[in-house]
Amino acid sequence: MTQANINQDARSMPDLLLVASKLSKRFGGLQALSDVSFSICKGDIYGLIGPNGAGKTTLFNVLTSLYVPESGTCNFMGHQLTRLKPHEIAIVGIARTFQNIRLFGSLSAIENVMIGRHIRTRAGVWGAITRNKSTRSEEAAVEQRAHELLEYVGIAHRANDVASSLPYGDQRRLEIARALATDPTLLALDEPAAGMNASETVVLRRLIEKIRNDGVTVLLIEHDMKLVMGLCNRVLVLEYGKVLAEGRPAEVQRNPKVIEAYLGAGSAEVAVGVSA
Ligand SMILES: Nc1ncnc2c1ncn2[C@@H]1O[C@H](COP(=O)(O)OP(=O)(O)OP(=O)(O)O)[C@@H](O)[C@H]1O
Repeated sequence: MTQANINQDARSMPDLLLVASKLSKRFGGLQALSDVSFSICKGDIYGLIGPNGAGKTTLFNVLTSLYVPESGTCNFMGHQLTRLKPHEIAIVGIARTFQNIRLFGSLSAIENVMIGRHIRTRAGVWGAITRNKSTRSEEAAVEQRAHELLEYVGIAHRANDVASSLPYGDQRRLEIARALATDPTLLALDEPAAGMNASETVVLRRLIEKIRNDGVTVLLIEHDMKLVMGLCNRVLVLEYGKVLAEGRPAEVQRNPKVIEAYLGAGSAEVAVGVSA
């Protein structure tokens, strides 16, 4: 029985949102992912952790079709993700943020969110050129929704500021607002707390919980172990591109293999992470 089968059996079938099975990705001679299998259920805040170079971002890139894996499948609500083009990922309901923030720096915060909303609008290029009545009303709705999303992530007062002028933490929240503008079913966040101070991280944690409580499933790469262990209900640990452990945070942080991977053999379990 494969690991994916085990995960499916252990967790309620109707709730499965994403099932990855034996995903492998190679860069030249480097095996970045080897037979990675896991599943995400609706309502999860699913953590993806592992030491530097473990393959976390590569896995994100495979899930969001930026990379084509050599082998393996990934089913998301009936869609085979490995067959989709990157722009189709948002259409099927997955949005992501990037480890290195990717905003349109010279555009305002609200314009950045409006761009994210564009995939859910009907107006084509012709509509944008002619700016007919229906296009104008659609644009007004897009702007309204973008305002709501800026408010939702707590930076509505920055709506007209140029994105590159925002403090780092606000830029991260703007990226989340832009991702949410696509109305995702699954939101994938690549190190959202990177560069944040302790109080910004607390605010971020509340935001991620709110997002999940409002019906969006979350996949999270994060190095902040306290955040991961306190926030996620399920954690996948990668090491050298392989699954080292998968399970509830309490199980994972007690797992001797995980402790060894992070800290070396014989280290105390407490150092792997504690619930916040
Ligand atoms: N485009 C690429 N070309 C060649 N090698 C790559 C590429 N992307 C990643 N790698 C290599 O694949 C391995 C996994 O990298 P990846 O960025 O997925 O790890 P990570 O777990 O996200 O690490 P970090 O926590 O440092 O971001 C590393 O050895 C990395 O150097």
